[in-house]
Amino acid sequence: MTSQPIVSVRGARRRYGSFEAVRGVDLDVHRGELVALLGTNGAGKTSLVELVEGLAPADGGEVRVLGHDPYRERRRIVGSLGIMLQSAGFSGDLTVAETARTWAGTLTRPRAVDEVLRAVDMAHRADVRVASLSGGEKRRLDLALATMGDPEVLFLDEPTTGLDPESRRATWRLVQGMLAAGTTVLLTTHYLEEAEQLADRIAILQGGRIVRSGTVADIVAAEPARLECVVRGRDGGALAPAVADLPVLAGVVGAPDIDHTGRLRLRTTALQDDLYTLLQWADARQLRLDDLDARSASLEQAFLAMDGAGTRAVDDTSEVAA
Ligand SMILES: Nc1ncnc2c1ncn2[C@@H]1O[C@H](COP(=O)(O)OP(=O)(O)OP(=O)(O)O)[C@@H](O)[C@H]1O
Repeated sequence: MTSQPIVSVRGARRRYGSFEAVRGVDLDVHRGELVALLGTNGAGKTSLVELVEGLAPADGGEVRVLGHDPYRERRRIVGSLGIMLQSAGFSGDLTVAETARTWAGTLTRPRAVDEVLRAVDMAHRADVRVASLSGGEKRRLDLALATMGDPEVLFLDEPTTGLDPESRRATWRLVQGMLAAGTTVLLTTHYLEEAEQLADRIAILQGGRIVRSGTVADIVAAEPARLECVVRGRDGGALAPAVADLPVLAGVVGAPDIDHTGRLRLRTTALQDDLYTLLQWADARQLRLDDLDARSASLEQAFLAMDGAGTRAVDDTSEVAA
């Protein structure tokens, strides 16, 4: 892309006392693009996003949104921004509709309150006090307010945390609609499926630095694919060939694993070639490869391999898959 990025971050730093939470980050988000920031708890996502939102000044480097410093020139761009923070500070005493009308009063060209509440499936809760909403409903109200001004740039900090799978997908559709209309979005999320669904590009933060960025395909390409099957003889009985009996598989990472039931598991950087070799080998020996499962790495596997810290990284992906 050659156009000026809508969000441009160069060498950004942010400190809390002597602790540096953002350590020299470069990041661009172009018009109509969604970039997802991923990272474990404490990686620095919110600290970075707050710089871009203009909620805090950078302690080093340069941050530009729509060509302006979002902290020092906030007034010039604030009308073009939609911000959904991790937790919004609504008054619990107001109803949903009153909250939305109050918010609309702060915007230059707000969309109609009814329309915005319908878009997040909250119209039926218009007369309910905010204090009585569920966590997921509060998230949907946050999203309604963030999108009410038809922002040019939308910042979404963990927008679907606490939402059930159906509401999460409804949120994705809403964001996709805004992207199609040209909105530029910077998203932080712990849900890797969300990043896979929505992001044009992903940036993975670790210890305040971006350690990997690119499309999902770029990121998973660096991780070996997996191949698994059960080796059986012609009569259907499981065979457990010795590893030495297997053909030479050029891309295999580490040693293939075969257990006593004939189940073969391996990881390879050359899935197509190694699968072809294995099928030819089985054919020549009149073997069957049952339960054959060959697949590229998922974003989750790539993320966990990168993080090296196991489950801390993706606390809730199973919930998304439900
Ligand atoms: N106000 C603060 N004062 C001191 N340290 C802070 C402050 N806010 C954040 N930190 C520290 O900065 C680091 C980055 O925090 P940040 O909230 O940006 O991470 P995050 O990636 O958004 O995490 P999460 O996924 O849990 O929201 C953490 O070590 C955190 O403890």
